[in-house]
Amino acid sequence: MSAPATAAKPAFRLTDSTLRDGSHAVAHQYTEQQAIDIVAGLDRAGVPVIEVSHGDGLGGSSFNYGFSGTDEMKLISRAVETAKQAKIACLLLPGIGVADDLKAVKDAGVQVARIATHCTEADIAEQHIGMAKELGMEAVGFLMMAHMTSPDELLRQALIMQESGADVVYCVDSAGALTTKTVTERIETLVGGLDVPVGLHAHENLSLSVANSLTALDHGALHIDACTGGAGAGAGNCPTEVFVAVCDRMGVATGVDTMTMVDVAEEVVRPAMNRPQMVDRAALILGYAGVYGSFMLHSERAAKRYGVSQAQILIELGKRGVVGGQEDMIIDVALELAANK
Ligand SMILES: CC[C@H](O)CC(=O)C(=O)O
Ligand SMILES: [Mn+2]
Repeated sequence: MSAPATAAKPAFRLTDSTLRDGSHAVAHQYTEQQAIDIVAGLDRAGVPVIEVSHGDGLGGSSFNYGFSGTDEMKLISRAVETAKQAKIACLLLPGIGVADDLKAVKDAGVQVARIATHCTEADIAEQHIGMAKELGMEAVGFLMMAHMTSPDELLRQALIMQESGADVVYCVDSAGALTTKTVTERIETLVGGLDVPVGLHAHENLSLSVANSLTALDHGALHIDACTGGAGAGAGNCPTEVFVAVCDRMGVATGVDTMTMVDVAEEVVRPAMNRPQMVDRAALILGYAGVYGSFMLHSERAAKRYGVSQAQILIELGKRGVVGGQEDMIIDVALELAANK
């Protein structure tokens, strides 16, 4: 009898971000009990890394990004207490989160610091990656909106993160705009040019998150992000339970028990979601126009408030090349569209 998929050495390391990226889907309103239940389920399934923070990273709870329902430090503490085998990770965008946030989460038991910047701004992560290493944490560089730059430029930025001490560097498809071809070009270039392992963080806006993640593995990625139930910004992320099921079928060892993951998605995560994750009009346009996934709920609110089309707002934001941190532009564009009606 062949060994169960979970017994073989995993071909990659899975990071489940339901309690961070998935937080966008619930407007950052997770409760402590939900954090406990989700971590308990993922930990039982064998997920090795679980990310917990405000959707926009540490310190994200604000007027600009949306206030958290529960202080993220409480969610993080519950996660650390609950996990028996999984490491707990946090995301930090320099400027939204600050050095003291990193120290606080380290003291709370977080082992992995994921430091995120726009794909052409890796230099602003140098200090935080260095600090994570000084604190004895694993440091992961996270290059967001990776569709907006060329593979060679992405490598140049990734090298800055590697030189700063990053243990892993991710290509992050924040807009769900990458295809199997453009993932291949980026992952091949990163794997060929870096000494550290490479990861992919995929979104589902073009219904390609599972295919793109498999493509990344085929081209040498060793880290994959996913969210249970496909939770996450925009159309959501690569669904953890689907990805591990597909990997099982393809003979790719994940270290995660597929049926436990399927149960956690159905019985724990989906009931916590406010609405189903799907590739609806707004989500598809995000991917098609290359707009930051976390702009989805903000643009929905602006469209309602100013009586304009959400699709038009997103298309205009895509044309202007707006990036994370420019959430105020959503209102500007909505106001302009309303004035020109
Ligand atoms: C920090 C916001 C953002 O959600 C990070 C991320 O997951 C992405 O860029 O896809
Ligand atoms: Mn994301």
